[in-house]
Amino acid sequence: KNSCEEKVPLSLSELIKALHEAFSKDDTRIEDVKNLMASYRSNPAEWKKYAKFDRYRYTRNLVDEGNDKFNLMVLCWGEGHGSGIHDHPNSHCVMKILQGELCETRYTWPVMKNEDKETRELEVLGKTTLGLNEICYINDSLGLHRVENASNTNPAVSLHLYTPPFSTCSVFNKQTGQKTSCKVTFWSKYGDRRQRHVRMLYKTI
Ligand SMILES: O=C(O)CCSS
Ligand SMILES: [Fe+2]
Repeated sequence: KNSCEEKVPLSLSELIKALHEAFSKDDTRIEDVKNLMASYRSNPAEWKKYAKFDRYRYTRNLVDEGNDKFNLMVLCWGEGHGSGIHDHPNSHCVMKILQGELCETRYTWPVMKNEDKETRELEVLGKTTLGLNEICYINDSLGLHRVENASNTNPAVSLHLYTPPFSTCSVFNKQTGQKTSCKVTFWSKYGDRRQRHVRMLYKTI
């Protein structure tokens, strides 16, 4: 097909299908995954069924379990909601803005201070504000990060892909660098919150 043909943007279901195809190979390139996530044009009609907000903290809503190769989820950030400083254990993280804006701050990993137990304050590596349809990529070799909705008037929604999926990560204290492990769970799955039997304690991250 000729190269100048305008690539029709994918719908959310076509994005999910393309992600499954990309991960069906055993040599999936994260660049291809990032390009697929970047090629999706946010259409609220396609993701609003997953967009469930909580008054007090951001929610994680599972969209697709990616054949255990990846997890795709919609995160909903009320005004002022933010994550803690966290890692992505042995995982790639691609995040895309579906609505509003999110601010990502990257930090160094904790370093020991002259051999004694104590660690020093985490250093800020950089801050980025992400707007509609923009993506950001991180993995542990690039550092830690915190994501927050700095707006006090607009909610924000983001689409996250983690590969491989993880259910526990670490949260870090900015001043001391001390880390604590944290179980991450879902506020809803496949647009449905009624799963009493599996609803685990909703831990903060
Ligand atoms: O709760 C999470 O998965 C962290 C959101 S920033 S990647
Ligand atoms: Fe993250």
